[in-house]
Formats: sequence, structure tokens, C-alpha cells
Amino acid sequence: MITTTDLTKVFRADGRETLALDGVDLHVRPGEVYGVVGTSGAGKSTLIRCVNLLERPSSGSVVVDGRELTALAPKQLREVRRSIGMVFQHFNLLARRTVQQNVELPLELTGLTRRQRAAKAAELLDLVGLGEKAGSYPSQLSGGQKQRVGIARALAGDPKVLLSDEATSALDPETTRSILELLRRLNQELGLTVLLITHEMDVIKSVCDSAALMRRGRVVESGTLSDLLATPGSELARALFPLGEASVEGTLVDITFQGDSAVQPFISQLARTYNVDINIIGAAVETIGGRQVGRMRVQLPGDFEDNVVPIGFLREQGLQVEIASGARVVEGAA
Ligand SMILES: Nc1ncnc2c1ncn2[C@@H]1O[C@H](COP(=O)(O)OP(=O)(O)OP(=O)(O)O)[C@@H](O)[C@H]1O
Repeated sequence: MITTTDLTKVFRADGRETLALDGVDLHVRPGEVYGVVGTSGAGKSTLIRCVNLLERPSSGSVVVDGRELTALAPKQLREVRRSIGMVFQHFNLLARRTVQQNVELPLELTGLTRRQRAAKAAELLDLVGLGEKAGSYPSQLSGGQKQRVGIARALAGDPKVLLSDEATSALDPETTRSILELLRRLNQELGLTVLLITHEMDVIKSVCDSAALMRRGRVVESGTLSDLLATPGSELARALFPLGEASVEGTLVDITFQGDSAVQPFISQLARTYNVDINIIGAAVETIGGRQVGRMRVQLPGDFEDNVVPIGFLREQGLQVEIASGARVVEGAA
């Protein structure tokens, strides 16, 4: 639904050049919620703004719903842009307009009659749970309500794609949750593809199907959350599912299991078969991207070389096993 290929963006200001995007390949499939995470300055805002050409890329291509945006003439681009909704961190509502008039704004140039516009706005406000606030002004609304208006406005052009630029960053945790639930519901009910950027791992965890990690203008990791969790050494997986600090004693092993497989029988089998004392350091089961994922960190006595066979046993059971300490030894052994 959204594909960027070798996207670069160079900003020139005060005689200095900043490479904000350095060859970004992103692939967002139809109907998924895709999150881009990264520290401040990583290039997230620039990326999302390049996806609807609010910012023109320096090179590379942006294809949304089968259309190459960088090749479009201004008039065509304006039309396509109407089918890409965008929500902003600070809502960007017009203070002198009522809630309904704010939602109608993108419809004013579409040739709809006043009545049609009003009917569409009312329908959208109902959809986001704000039907009763149509006549209020933005200053009379809470932050969460303002963002609901922002979302209704973004949906006015019946978009297939919704871009969200830190939509929940200005909101408290409870309001954040309700806005994320709304985005998820719109994704499911309208089949909307959502590309969001955030600096909060919790946002990725609670609402995204896929994620990308950006650093210095590049995507350094990306994939579905389940694939990332199954990728040894994945930074995103570790951030999604932290298991506490590594200690220097013995060999620390992180075991990840998804779906129905349970790890407990393997641990007791392992202890019996190889006569090792296994210390469980931490374990948790969480719902990530709508799927149950379990992780367990265990400590085995001795260094990696002493544990090659037990670790092999766990891997044979189809569990994903990652060595959390003794990495130096692992490299040496490989
Ligand atoms: N209009 C601009 N002119 C010059 N440099 C810019 C401009 N916009 C962004 N940059 C620079 O591009 C880089 C990426 O910025 P960007 O805002 O995309 O990062 P970000 O990951 O969204 O960070 P944040 O979370 O702080 O918004 C930064 O070094 C920033 O200073």
C-alpha cells in the first residue's frame, strides 16, 4: 500500500546540509498498522511527510496505492493527497471554526453541497464518538476530543491510508490508550492502512502489526512484530519485551515462544535430561500486535561452551533461543 524506495532527503539551511533520510526502503502492506520508532532526529517526521509529499524527497520514489507520487503533476498530487489522511501531534484545528466546520474543511473544495458536507461530517463525528460536540469550538474540548476531531477530519476524503505523526504524544496515558483503540478500530472496520510514527515503544506494542526502527536517517530493522520477536539480536524485540539486566554469572539464555507452545515442560525436560540447574531470571507473557508472546530468561551454569548441547536441545524443540550473555564466546564458536 505504501512503498518507499531508496528515499533520501537533504535539508540545506545556513550553508549546512543535513541528510535527514539516507536511503529508506519501507513497505507497508494494505490493511496493516505500521509503526516507525526512533529517537529524536532519526528522521521519522521527515519520512512520514515525504509519504504524502508535504516534503519533497531529494531522490527515491514513493508509491501509495499503486501511484508513484513523485511523478505526479501538482493537480493530480492534490487529488491523491486528499485520499491520504493525516493526523498531527498538536491536532492543527482551526480555533474559530466549530468541530463540524473543522471536519468539513477538506470537503470544501470537493464540489459537495453544504448539506452533503454536513451529513458527512456528522457521520464522521459519530464514528469517532463525538456526535454531540459538533457545535463546540476546539477550546471547549479535551486533548483526546481534539484528536478525535483531527482523526474525523483526516477521514473526510475517505482515505485508504492514514498517516499519524505522533498523534498521542501530547496526551496522557489513558487518553493515549483510547485514541490508539480508535485507530485500531478504524483500521479494522474501514480496512484503513495506518502508518504512524512514535517515540514510544508502548504505542508499537499495543497497536502495530509491523514496525521499523530508524536511526540517523536509515531504517535499521523492520518487519512484522512476530518476525522481529523471532529474530535473534533484534533491538526492537528487546525493546518490545525487555527481560531485565544481564548478570555476569553463567550463561543467560532468552527463550521466546509464540502462540500456543508453552516453555515450561521443555525447561523441566532439559533439567532432567542434562542434569543442569536452571535458574529462571524472568518470564512474561504479553499480547503484542494481538498475539500472545512469551519470553523467558534462564541462567545455565557455566559458560556458553558448557551449554552447547542443552541450548541445541531447546532449539530442536522449535523454541527461539538467544544467548543474552557470553556473546563473545558465541562468536568465537561460530
Ligand atoms: N526543515 C528542516 N530544515 C533543516 N533541517 C531539518 C528540517 N526538518 C528536519 N531537519 C533535520 O532533519 C533531521 C531529521 O529530523 P526529523 O524531524 O525527521 O526527526 P524525527 O525522528 O522526527 O525527530 P523528532 O522525534 O524530534 O521529531 C534532524 O537532524 C533535523 O534537524
